[in-house]
Amino acid sequence: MEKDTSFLLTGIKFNKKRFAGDFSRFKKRKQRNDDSPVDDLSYFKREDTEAEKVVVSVNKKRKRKTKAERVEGFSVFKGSDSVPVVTDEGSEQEENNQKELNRQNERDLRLRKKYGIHVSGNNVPSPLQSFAELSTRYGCESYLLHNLVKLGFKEPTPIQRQAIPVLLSGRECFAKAPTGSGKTLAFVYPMLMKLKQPSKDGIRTVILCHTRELAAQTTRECKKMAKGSKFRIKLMTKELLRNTDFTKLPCDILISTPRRLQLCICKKKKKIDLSRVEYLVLDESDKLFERSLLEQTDSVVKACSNPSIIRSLFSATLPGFVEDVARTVMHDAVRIIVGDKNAASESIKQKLIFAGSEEGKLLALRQSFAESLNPPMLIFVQSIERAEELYGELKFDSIRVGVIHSNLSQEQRESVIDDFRAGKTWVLIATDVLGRGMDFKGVKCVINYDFPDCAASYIHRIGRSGRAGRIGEAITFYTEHDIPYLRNIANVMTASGCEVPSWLTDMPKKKWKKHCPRRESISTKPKDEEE
Ligand SMILES: Nc1ncnc2c1ncn2[C@@H]1O[C@H](COP(=O)(O)OP(=O)(O)OP(=O)(O)O)[C@@H](O)[C@H]1O
Repeated sequence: MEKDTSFLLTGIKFNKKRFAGDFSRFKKRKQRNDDSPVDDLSYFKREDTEAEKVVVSVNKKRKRKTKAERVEGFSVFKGSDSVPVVTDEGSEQEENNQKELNRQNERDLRLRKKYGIHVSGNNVPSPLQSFAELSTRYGCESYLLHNLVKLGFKEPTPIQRQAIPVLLSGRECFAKAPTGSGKTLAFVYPMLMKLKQPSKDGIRTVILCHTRELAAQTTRECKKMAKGSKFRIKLMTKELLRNTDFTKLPCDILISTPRRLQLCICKKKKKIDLSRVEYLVLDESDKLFERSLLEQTDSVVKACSNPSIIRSLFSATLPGFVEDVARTVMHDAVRIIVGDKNAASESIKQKLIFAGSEEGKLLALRQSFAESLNPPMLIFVQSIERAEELYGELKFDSIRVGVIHSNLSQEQRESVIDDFRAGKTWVLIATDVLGRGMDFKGVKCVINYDFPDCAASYIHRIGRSGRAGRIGEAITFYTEHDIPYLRNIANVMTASGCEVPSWLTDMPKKKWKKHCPRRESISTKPKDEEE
């Protein structure tokens, strides 16, 4: 982790230059907000202006409030210098307004406390008490509410309670909430509400996901939530990239990996125009800002050059460098943290098992299958080679097993996922390609056959179980190689409310480098036969 952080600290410098365009856009936006009249025709300008009016009137009401009353005291956010003006009218009406505002603030605080929501920023909108408020407070269309009912969602999850009002009020945000806690709906739903009607005005929304599998899943979820509308929701597939004249593509919501979208931006012939994008979501944002995806993500962010764009960052892990990027780039953003910052989902029972050696791991795995195989189950390994090796070992056992990694073709990857979702395979061996974002509803158990390479990877991998409040189980094998890093996992376990033996928490702290040791191959063949 530390290594990543230091890299991305230099990345912050990098971003300042790279996002120079954004800075200038913000400047432009600020100027426009100051200078332009209220009657700007664009939808978002009108929204902004309404929001500003509300803020001004609220600020007037907040007579004796000072900067110190900003929620949780973050002073890093730009464009929020709305220190309330002290007026001396002192009318009864003003006092009543003030009382009502105080009551509202108390209600907000209570609700946030109840659901473990922590916010930073100025004038953070009240969290939702229920989905019904989407209609009473925001005039949500009935078909959207109906879709929630059809999906069986009765109550908003904590991240939905806070992120939806923030995005509906036209604010940018960066948010961290546990795995499986409904972040997808938290960003898709307000988008659908704000887009209101389908339009032929080019691409209006972009959602970036780090893998094709997650992009495909998000597209499906989006379509479910938008059922009954005529929104055009497109997944950037190879075919779309190859065969589409983007100047003629009506598209309300485009979902893509950064790589595919960057390819499209770079090919001038494709003429993709992202300058009208009104919403940009970076899902699994810390992954998108990692070295391997940073350049591609960056070019998408730049291409989305609409000065009124609303950007949001979501993940179950929010390292400092991502917060730094967010603060540098975003305008008057709200920071939302649900639960403990370094915790995994609390509904997962976490276990560490000392397997001694590589051979010991295979024995332990087979033994656990023999005792109680609780499918569907995911098994994570650290490399493609090891995924194939483990598959080679297990495919002749009497369990239905599949394997997925980035060396498979897209068709093969899709078919493996489909088989797992359909229950045709019970156990899926995967590299970290499947470690984040994927929502396999029934996964009861995740096994970290190979110790994860960082704490974030641990949190995301085990978060494939225990989703949407269900109980899950996570078993992590470790060998001598992994012992120096155990303490980091123990910290996550403690933060998630798991009992951890004291010898683990007493271990010395070890700076976490990307931990990917050379391991003996996975095989039950005697060593001399392998040669
Ligand atoms: N309000 C709700 N009530 C019940 N279930 C919900 C609600 N919102 C979303 N869900 C369900 O919760 C599951 C997890 O949602 P989602 O995939 O959005 O989680 P996430 O927070 O993005 O997880 P991750 O960090 O792993 O990507 C999904 O199956 C989704 O349908």
